[in-house]
Amino acid sequence: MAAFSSRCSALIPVKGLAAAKSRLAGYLPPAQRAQLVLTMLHHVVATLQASGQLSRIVIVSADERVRACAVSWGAEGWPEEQPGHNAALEAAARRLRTEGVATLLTISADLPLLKSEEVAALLAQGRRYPVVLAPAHDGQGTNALLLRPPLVLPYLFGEESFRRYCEASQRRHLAYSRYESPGLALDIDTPEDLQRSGLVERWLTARSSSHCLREMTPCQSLDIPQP
Ligand SMILES: Nc1nc2c(ncn2[C@@H]2O[C@H](COP(=O)(O)OP(=O)(O)OP(=O)(O)O)[C@@H](O)[C@H]2O)c(=O)[nH]1
Ligand SMILES: C=C(OP(=O)(O)O)C(=O)O
Repeated sequence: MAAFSSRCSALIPVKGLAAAKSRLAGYLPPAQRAQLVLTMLHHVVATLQASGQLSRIVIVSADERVRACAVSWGAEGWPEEQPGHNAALEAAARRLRTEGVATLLTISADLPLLKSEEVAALLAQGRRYPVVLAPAHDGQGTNALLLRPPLVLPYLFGEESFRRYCEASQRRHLAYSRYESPGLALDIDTPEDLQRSGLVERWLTARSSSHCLREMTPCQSLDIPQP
Protein backbone atom coordinates (compact mmCIF):
# COMPACT_ATOMS: atom_id res chain seq x y z
CA MET A 1 0.00 0.00 0.00
CA ALA A 2 1.66 3.23 -1.12
CA ALA A 3 2.20 5.71 1.68
CA PHE A 4 -0.45 8.40 1.96
CA SER A 5 1.80 11.16 0.66
CA SER A 6 3.01 9.10 -2.30
CA ARG A 7 -0.53 9.10 -3.64
CA CYS A 8 -1.43 12.71 -2.91
CA SER A 9 -1.42 15.06 -5.88
CA ALA A 10 -2.30 18.68 -6.42
CA LEU A 11 -4.38 20.17 -9.22
CA ILE A 12 -4.31 23.92 -9.93
CA PRO A 13 -6.79 25.49 -12.36
CA VAL A 14 -5.52 28.59 -14.16
CA LYS A 15 -7.61 30.78 -16.43
CA GLY A 16 -6.12 32.07 -19.66
CA LEU A 17 -3.90 35.08 -18.95
CA ALA A 18 -5.84 37.41 -21.25
CA ALA A 19 -9.03 36.93 -19.24
CA ALA A 20 -7.58 36.44 -15.78
CA LYS A 21 -8.15 38.77 -12.81
CA SER A 22 -10.93 40.74 -14.51
CA ARG A 23 -11.88 42.21 -11.10
CA LEU A 24 -8.48 43.95 -11.14
CA ALA A 25 -9.01 45.44 -14.62
CA GLY A 26 -9.59 48.95 -13.26
CA TYR A 27 -6.45 48.71 -11.12
CA LEU A 28 -3.78 46.95 -13.18
CA PRO A 29 -3.18 46.93 -16.95
CA PRO A 30 -3.42 43.56 -18.74
CA ALA A 31 0.33 42.87 -18.77
CA GLN A 32 0.59 43.42 -15.03
CA ARG A 33 -2.48 41.28 -14.36
CA ALA A 34 -0.87 38.46 -16.35
CA GLN A 35 2.40 38.92 -14.44
CA LEU A 36 0.54 38.88 -11.15
CA VAL A 37 -1.18 35.60 -12.08
CA LEU A 38 2.14 33.97 -12.97
CA THR A 39 3.90 35.34 -9.90
CA MET A 40 1.23 34.00 -7.55
CA LEU A 41 1.05 30.71 -9.43
CA HIS A 42 4.80 30.26 -9.14
CA HIS A 43 4.56 30.90 -5.42
CA VAL A 44 1.80 28.29 -5.02
CA VAL A 45 3.73 25.69 -7.03
CA ALA A 46 6.97 26.31 -5.10
CA THR A 47 5.09 26.14 -1.79
CA LEU A 48 3.41 22.85 -2.71
CA GLN A 49 6.80 21.46 -3.76
CA ALA A 50 8.38 22.64 -0.50
CA SER A 51 5.76 20.73 1.52
CA GLY A 52 7.41 17.55 0.22
CA GLN A 53 4.12 15.65 0.43
CA LEU A 54 2.79 15.74 -3.12
CA SER A 55 3.78 13.20 -5.75
CA ARG A 56 2.42 15.29 -8.63
CA ILE A 57 1.49 18.92 -9.22
CA VAL A 58 -0.69 19.47 -12.27
CA ILE A 59 -1.70 22.84 -13.68
CA VAL A 60 -4.71 22.71 -16.01
CA SER A 61 -5.06 25.71 -18.31
CA ALA A 62 -6.16 26.54 -21.83
CA ASP A 63 -3.22 29.00 -22.01
CA GLU A 64 -0.03 27.49 -23.41
CA ARG A 65 2.08 30.19 -21.72
CA VAL A 66 0.76 29.05 -18.36
CA ARG A 67 1.48 25.41 -19.20
CA ALA A 68 5.02 26.28 -20.34
CA CYS A 69 5.70 28.06 -17.05
CA ALA A 70 4.34 25.08 -15.13
CA VAL A 71 6.77 22.74 -16.85
CA SER A 72 9.69 25.16 -16.34
CA TRP A 73 8.91 25.09 -12.60
CA GLY A 74 8.90 21.28 -12.43
CA ALA A 75 5.11 20.80 -12.51
CA GLU A 76 2.89 19.29 -15.21
CA GLY A 77 0.95 21.51 -17.61
CA TRP A 78 -2.27 20.03 -19.00
CA PRO A 79 -4.64 21.61 -21.53
CA GLU A 80 -8.35 21.78 -20.72
CA GLU A 81 -10.08 18.65 -21.96
CA GLN A 82 -13.33 20.52 -21.32
CA PRO A 83 -13.60 24.34 -21.26
CA GLY A 84 -14.57 26.13 -18.06
CA HIS A 85 -13.49 26.11 -14.42
CA ASN A 86 -15.44 23.13 -13.04
CA ALA A 87 -15.51 21.13 -16.29
CA ALA A 88 -11.75 21.47 -16.78
CA LEU A 89 -11.15 20.32 -13.20
CA GLU A 90 -13.56 17.40 -13.54
CA ALA A 91 -11.82 16.07 -16.66
CA ALA A 92 -8.34 16.47 -15.14
CA ALA A 93 -9.38 14.86 -11.83
CA ARG A 94 -10.92 11.92 -13.69
CA ARG A 95 -7.62 11.36 -15.53
CA LEU A 96 -5.61 11.63 -12.28
CA ARG A 97 -7.90 9.11 -10.57
CA THR A 98 -7.42 6.74 -13.51
CA GLU A 99 -3.66 7.20 -13.12
CA GLY A 100 -3.80 6.06 -9.48
CA VAL A 101 -4.12 9.28 -7.49
CA ALA A 102 -5.91 8.46 -4.24
CA THR A 103 -6.09 11.92 -2.67
CA LEU A 104 -6.38 15.12 -4.66
CA LEU A 105 -5.77 18.67 -3.43
CA THR A 106 -7.44 21.15 -5.77
CA ILE A 107 -6.08 24.60 -4.94
CA SER A 108 -6.40 28.13 -6.31
CA ALA A 109 -3.52 29.72 -8.19
CA ASP A 110 -3.92 33.11 -6.50
CA LEU A 111 -2.71 32.54 -2.92
CA PRO A 112 0.40 34.75 -2.46
CA LEU A 113 0.68 34.18 1.31
CA LEU A 114 0.44 30.37 1.18
CA LYS A 115 2.98 28.56 3.39
CA SER A 116 4.22 24.99 3.10
CA GLU A 117 3.29 24.24 6.70
CA GLU A 118 -0.32 25.16 5.89
CA VAL A 119 -0.27 22.69 3.00
CA ALA A 120 1.13 19.99 5.31
CA ALA A 121 -1.53 20.69 7.95
CA LEU A 122 -4.34 20.53 5.39
CA LEU A 123 -3.03 17.22 4.02
CA ALA A 124 -2.77 15.85 7.57
CA GLN A 125 -6.43 16.72 8.12
CA GLY A 126 -7.18 14.81 4.91
CA ARG A 127 -5.98 11.60 6.56
CA ARG A 128 -8.97 11.86 8.94
CA TYR A 129 -11.62 13.34 6.63
CA PRO A 130 -12.48 12.44 3.02
CA VAL A 131 -13.36 16.09 2.43
CA VAL A 132 -11.37 19.09 3.69
CA LEU A 133 -12.44 22.59 2.67
CA ALA A 134 -10.39 25.80 2.96
CA PRO A 135 -12.79 28.76 2.77
CA ALA A 136 -11.83 32.13 1.37
CA HIS A 137 -11.53 34.99 3.87
CA ASP A 138 -15.05 36.19 2.93
CA GLY A 139 -16.50 32.80 3.86
CA GLN A 140 -18.12 32.60 0.40
CA GLY A 141 -15.46 31.09 -1.84
CA THR A 142 -13.33 27.96 -1.54
CA ASN A 143 -9.58 28.30 -2.03
CA ALA A 144 -8.61 24.67 -1.55
CA LEU A 145 -10.49 21.38 -1.60
CA LEU A 146 -9.00 18.05 -0.55
CA LEU A 147 -10.94 15.01 -1.76
CA ARG A 148 -10.22 11.36 -1.00
CA PRO A 149 -10.80 9.81 -3.49
CA PRO A 150 -10.79 12.39 -6.29
CA LEU A 151 -14.30 13.41 -7.39
CA VAL A 152 -15.96 12.10 -4.23
CA LEU A 153 -17.73 15.44 -4.63
CA PRO A 154 -18.42 17.25 -7.91
CA TYR A 155 -16.60 20.51 -8.54
CA LEU A 156 -18.88 23.38 -7.49
CA PHE A 157 -16.63 26.45 -7.77
CA GLY A 158 -18.52 29.70 -8.28
CA GLU A 159 -20.96 31.76 -6.24
CA GLU A 160 -21.05 30.71 -2.56
CA SER A 161 -19.05 27.57 -3.33
CA PHE A 162 -18.08 26.93 0.30
CA ARG A 163 -21.71 26.62 1.43
CA ARG A 164 -22.45 24.43 -1.61
CA TYR A 165 -19.53 22.08 -0.91
CA CYS A 166 -20.68 21.72 2.71
CA GLU A 167 -24.25 20.93 1.59
CA ALA A 168 -23.04 18.46 -1.04
CA SER A 169 -20.96 16.64 1.62
CA GLN A 170 -23.95 16.47 3.95
CA ARG A 171 -26.21 15.12 1.19
CA ARG A 172 -23.68 12.34 0.58
CA HIS A 173 -23.17 11.70 4.32
CA LEU A 174 -19.48 12.48 3.91
CA ALA A 175 -17.50 13.58 6.97
CA TYR A 176 -16.00 16.94 6.09
CA SER A 177 -13.91 19.50 7.89
CA ARG A 178 -12.77 23.04 7.26
CA TYR A 179 -9.17 24.14 7.43
CA GLU A 180 -8.50 27.85 7.89
CA SER A 181 -5.18 29.65 7.77
CA PRO A 182 -4.07 33.11 6.62
CA GLY A 183 -2.25 31.80 3.56
CA LEU A 184 -5.17 29.68 2.38
CA ALA A 185 -7.80 32.29 3.16
CA LEU A 186 -6.42 35.20 1.12
CA ASP A 187 -6.99 34.79 -2.58
CA ILE A 188 -6.43 37.86 -4.73
CA ASP A 189 -9.61 38.96 -6.48
CA THR A 190 -9.96 42.68 -5.76
CA PRO A 191 -7.66 45.70 -5.25
CA GLU A 192 -8.45 45.46 -1.54
CA ASP A 193 -7.16 41.86 -1.52
CA LEU A 194 -3.98 43.06 -3.22
CA GLN A 195 -3.47 45.80 -0.63
CA ARG A 196 -4.25 43.35 2.18
CA SER A 197 -1.58 40.98 0.84
CA GLY A 198 1.20 43.57 0.98
CA LEU A 199 2.11 42.76 -2.63
CA VAL A 200 1.67 46.36 -3.80
CA GLU A 201 4.31 47.62 -1.35
CA ARG A 202 6.60 44.78 -2.39
CA TRP A 203 6.18 45.73 -6.05
CA LEU A 204 6.94 49.39 -5.32
CA THR A 205 10.12 48.28 -3.57
CA ALA A 206 11.00 46.05 -6.51
CA ARG A 207 10.35 48.88 -8.97
CA SER A 208 12.56 51.29 -6.97
CA SER A 209 15.40 48.78 -7.28
CA SER A 210 15.08 49.09 -11.08
CA HIS A 211 12.97 45.96 -11.42
CA CYS A 212 9.83 46.42 -13.40
CA LEU A 213 7.04 44.07 -14.32
CA ARG A 214 7.48 44.99 -17.95
CA GLU A 215 11.09 43.76 -17.93
CA MET A 216 10.28 40.39 -16.39
CA THR A 217 10.15 37.25 -18.49
CA PRO A 218 6.79 35.45 -18.40
CA CYS A 219 8.04 32.77 -16.03
CA GLN A 220 10.05 35.07 -13.80
CA SER A 221 8.46 35.79 -10.46
CA LEU A 222 8.34 38.85 -8.32
CA ASP A 223 10.01 38.64 -4.96
CA ILE A 224 7.20 36.93 -3.09
CA PRO A 225 9.22 35.12 -0.43
CA GLN A 226 9.48 31.48 -1.37
CA PRO A 227 8.67 28.96 1.41
N1 LIG B 1 -8.46 26.14 -16.07
C1 LIG B 1 -9.33 27.11 -15.67
N2 LIG B 1 -9.13 27.75 -14.47
C2 LIG B 1 -10.01 28.74 -14.12
C3 LIG B 1 -11.11 29.11 -14.92
N3 LIG B 1 -11.78 30.14 -14.29
C4 LIG B 1 -11.11 30.37 -13.11
N4 LIG B 1 -10.04 29.54 -13.02
C5 LIG B 1 -9.07 29.46 -11.92
O1 LIG B 1 -9.80 29.21 -10.71
C6 LIG B 1 -9.24 29.94 -9.61
C7 LIG B 1 -10.26 30.95 -9.07
O2 LIG B 1 -10.43 31.86 -10.10
P1 LIG B 1 -11.34 33.18 -9.97
O3 LIG B 1 -10.80 34.04 -8.87
O4 LIG B 1 -12.75 32.79 -9.93
O5 LIG B 1 -11.06 33.82 -11.42
P2 LIG B 1 -9.88 34.83 -11.79
O6 LIG B 1 -9.63 34.81 -13.23
O7 LIG B 1 -8.69 34.53 -10.93
O8 LIG B 1 -10.44 36.26 -11.38
P3 LIG B 1 -11.70 37.01 -12.06
O9 LIG B 1 -11.47 37.12 -13.55
O10 LIG B 1 -11.72 38.36 -11.37
O11 LIG B 1 -12.92 36.16 -11.72
C8 LIG B 1 -7.98 30.60 -10.16
O12 LIG B 1 -6.89 29.73 -9.97
C9 LIG B 1 -8.31 30.76 -11.65
O13 LIG B 1 -7.16 30.90 -12.44
C10 LIG B 1 -11.30 28.41 -16.17
O14 LIG B 1 -12.24 28.65 -16.94
N5 LIG B 1 -10.39 27.43 -16.50
C1 LIG C 1 -14.72 30.57 -8.04
C2 LIG C 1 -14.23 30.74 -6.87
O1 LIG C 1 -13.23 31.68 -6.67
P1 LIG C 1 -13.55 33.25 -6.52
O2 LIG C 1 -14.54 33.35 -5.44
O3 LIG C 1 -12.19 33.81 -6.22
O4 LIG C 1 -14.09 33.72 -7.86
C3 LIG C 1 -14.64 29.97 -5.65
O5 LIG C 1 -14.04 30.24 -4.56
O6 LIG C 1 -15.51 29.09 -5.77
